Amino acid sequence: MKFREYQDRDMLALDLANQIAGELGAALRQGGRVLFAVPGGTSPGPIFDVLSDVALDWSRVDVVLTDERWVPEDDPRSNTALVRKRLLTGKAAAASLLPLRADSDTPEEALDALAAGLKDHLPISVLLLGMGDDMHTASLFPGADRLADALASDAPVLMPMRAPGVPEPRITLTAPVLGGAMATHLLIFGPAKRAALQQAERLTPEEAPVSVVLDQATVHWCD
Ligand SMILES: O=C1O[C@H](COP(=O)(O)O)[C@@H](O)[C@H](O)[C@H]1O
Repeated sequence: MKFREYQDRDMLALDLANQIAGELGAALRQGGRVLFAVPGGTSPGPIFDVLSDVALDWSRVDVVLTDERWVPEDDPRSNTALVRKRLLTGKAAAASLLPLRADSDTPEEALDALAAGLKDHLPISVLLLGMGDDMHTASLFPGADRLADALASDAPVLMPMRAPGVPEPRITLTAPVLGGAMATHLLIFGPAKRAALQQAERLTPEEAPVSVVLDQATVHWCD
């Protein structure tokens, strides 16, 4: 794991967005389409703001969330809504969003169709992940009902997930899909997440799911 500490959140957003843009640009120069996987939650908005204004051939970029909360898109917790508002705007409006949400009561009902729409676009060229204080990443939560299946090397591309204390069902990319990314960045803010990350390095993936990507990741942190 590489660890980068920044003076402030503005510096982090500028620098991380530049690194990601460089990696997307390099992947685009190889021809064809490029898959960019992004987190939801509270952390990535400022990085999206910078990236959305970068000149890239966004028309060849497919964007997918690392995970989604099974809520309608007009719900304030919708990760899809965040990506539409903060990333797929400006120059990046030309990118295509591969959906992780459909209009069904449960993720199980839409799983096969959503996975079919994603499979042909793999592997992920650039992966940006977030992490919770509980060491979850994407929707791989400690104690989640399907965590062991999602961590397995033969896990399907997408899995539904439910976890104690998490208010809604989730759908998530699984460990082999995250592990297959060509470039991986983990974005965390504040002392609690830094301490959690240090703890995760000593724990198993069942205890600390984020640990499955730490070997391959560059961690970006500031207070
Ligand atoms: O629920 C989620 O949480 C994580 C971390 O979010 P943050 O608000 O602590 O930055 C996020 O990476 C994930 O995509 C999201 O669904």
